[in-house]
Amino acid sequence: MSPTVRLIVKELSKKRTGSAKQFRPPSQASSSRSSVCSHPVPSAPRVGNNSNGTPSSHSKSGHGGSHRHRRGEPGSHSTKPATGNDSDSDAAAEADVEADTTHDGDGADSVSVPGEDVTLSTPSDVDASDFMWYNIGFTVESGETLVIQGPSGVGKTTLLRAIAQLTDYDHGVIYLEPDNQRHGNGNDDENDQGEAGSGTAPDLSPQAMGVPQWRSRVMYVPQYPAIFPGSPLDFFFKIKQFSTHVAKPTWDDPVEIGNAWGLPEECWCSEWRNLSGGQAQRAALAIAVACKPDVLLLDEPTSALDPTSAREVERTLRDYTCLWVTHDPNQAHRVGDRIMKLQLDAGCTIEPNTPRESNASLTSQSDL
Ligand SMILES: Nc1ncnc2c1ncn2[C@@H]1O[C@H](COP(=O)(O)OP(=O)(O)OP(=O)(O)O)[C@@H](O)[C@H]1O
Repeated sequence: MSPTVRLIVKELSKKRTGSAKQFRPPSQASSSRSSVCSHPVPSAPRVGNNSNGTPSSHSKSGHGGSHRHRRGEPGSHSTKPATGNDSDSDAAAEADVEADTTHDGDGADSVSVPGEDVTLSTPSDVDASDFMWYNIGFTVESGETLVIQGPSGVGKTTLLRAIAQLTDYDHGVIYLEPDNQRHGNGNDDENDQGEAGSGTAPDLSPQAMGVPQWRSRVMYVPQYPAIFPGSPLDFFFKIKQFSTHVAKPTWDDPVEIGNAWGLPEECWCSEWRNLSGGQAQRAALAIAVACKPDVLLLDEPTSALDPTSAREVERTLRDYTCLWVTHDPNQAHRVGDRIMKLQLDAGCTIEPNTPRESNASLTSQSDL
């Protein structure tokens, strides 16, 4: 893990679609704002929509304009319980290239808060109920764990998937430092990672598909590992063959990592579908950790584990740079350096956590 790596998210917005749109809470929009970080909620009146359904561009920060954007992803990802024909099938070894989308960038006036890395957005003429999250900005520093919390359906998983380049977003920029390549929507051509078909042979590299190079240094672990053919060990070997990963000099041993978490060794050669939820979850996490990622995107990584196993996993993961979704407030305070709370009105707050617990207390049985 690079000591200087930072995951940077700027002005990220995602519109709700169809029936997923939720109610607009009444007036408490700004009353619960953290003094450390505030993310004012965009409010009515609604902005007029373009013919393609995206809000009209009115940004003063220069992110307007149409941007053709493609993305694909080699890696592990899933957000829902897997099924045999789940199009969201995660941890797939093949690239998952999503449909092309056209976006009109949109954004409110925004400034960086001195001493903070959170974007402070001036409310603009946008209807918050149109958005899952709006103009979110934050930086995850090396070795830090930023916990993401919020009510069910607020968009936590979707945010992780957006950062993992697995789902569409309407505006924003995401990148990893150090890295000279950025990636985002509603931005300019500097984000383009390559042009398929520019030579005589089509360029099918992830970068040509719109996947930023940094993505190979970020591992996304879904809450429910998808069911794939073969065993976890098969999957690990397949990941190692990915073109984006072959340059990695070393790998850790996922079996050894799993051992530390009480995962029986025979699980590694069992079919995924024959593993229990907790076994599959630990196998997926162990594979992600074995890839020596710069950043881990974790969606309720211990939700299927017993408390003892969960603490062992927490103890390992605390050494990594993580974005960590959890509903468990106790876990949030155990593992998080800061806690980001997404709100149903498309806003968010980020609060510092009290110092994380020591490794010793993470394994304490007292509050299991
Ligand atoms: N594939 C999809 N198609 C359409 N809407 C979706 C899809 N997946 C999620 N949604 C909707 O997007 C919204 C956010 O879902 P998401 O899974 O990100 O929420 P969450 O905060 O992670 O919820 P939970 O805590 O219950 O896991 C929800 O309203 C959900 O219904």
